[in-house]
Amino acid sequence: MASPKRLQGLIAATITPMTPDGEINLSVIDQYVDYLVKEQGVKSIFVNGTTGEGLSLSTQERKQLAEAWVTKGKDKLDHVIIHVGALSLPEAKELAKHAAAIGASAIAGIAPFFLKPTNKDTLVAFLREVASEAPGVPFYYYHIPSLTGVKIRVEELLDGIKEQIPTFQGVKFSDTDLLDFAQCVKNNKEQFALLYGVDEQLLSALVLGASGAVGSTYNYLGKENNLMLEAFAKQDLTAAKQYQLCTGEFLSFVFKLGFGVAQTKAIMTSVSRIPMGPPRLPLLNASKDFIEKAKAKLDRLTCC
Ligand SMILES: CC(=O)N[C@@H]([C@@H](O)[C@H](O)[C@H](O)CO)[C@@H](O)CC(=O)C(=O)O
Repeated sequence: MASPKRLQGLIAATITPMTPDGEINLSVIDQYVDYLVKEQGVKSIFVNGTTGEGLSLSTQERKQLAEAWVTKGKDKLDHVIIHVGALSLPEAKELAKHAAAIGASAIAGIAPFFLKPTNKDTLVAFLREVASEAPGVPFYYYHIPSLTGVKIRVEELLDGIKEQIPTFQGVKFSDTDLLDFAQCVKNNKEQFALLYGVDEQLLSALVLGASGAVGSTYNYLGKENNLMLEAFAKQDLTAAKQYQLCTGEFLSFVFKLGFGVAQTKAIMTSVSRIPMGPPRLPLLNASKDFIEKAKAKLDRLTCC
């Protein structure tokens, strides 16, 4: 495997645009890429993850989306990471093979979460099978225990993983356990990209040594978060903290109203004016009241 360019900075967890009747809508992806790059300054994406309702899509839809993002992102995006995790090993392997064939920059996988791995060894065995379908493509573990229920500590998982999975390049760490995250950094910073996935706590993760971040809010708060990253790089912690508190003020507001993937879709539609469409069942559309209040709050937000 050629030495891959280390992942860093902001990575937007993309939304899956859908038509009003719930089909995936590939026709707006070109516009979406331009929006991220030009309006948000975000040049890397994570496709078919949680925000992208990846586990609610068919394998065929996931492949079509992966292809559209890779094709439309060519020469515009730095990294297109395709999430290939699935409950069924053959399905995850098929998606990994497909991502490699279409030229994805990297792939990522969650732990299977219905019949779950109960220890590190079975989790690594599952991930190894998936990664081996894409032997030339960097592989990332997607740790999101709040949704998978798989709570195997990442610190433990990373110990010796490169011998088991030669393409292993890092972790997308979507959890608030900063002790586990800190140990991952302490033991692996030189070797792996450690990408933090709880947007409202990114500054804390940067202080601990995060390489970058993957999240839903970088779709529409990319500018503000990029400014936070710049301030942090210049060691201006006062400014960095202001940006974190400012984006946090918005998130705290929407959390109280009820926030999730459906609400992210609605916010992105109203901010970017790209129609993201409805979420897929079991998720329901954000309410009109939520959309109005979230939009008004965003309009009043003055982070920059
Ligand atoms: C549970 C969840 O959806 N977490 C988001 C965060 O970006 C999250 O939306 C944000 O921190 C607000 O809570 C990401 O970690 C998920 C993500 O990156 C993905 O869509 O794959």
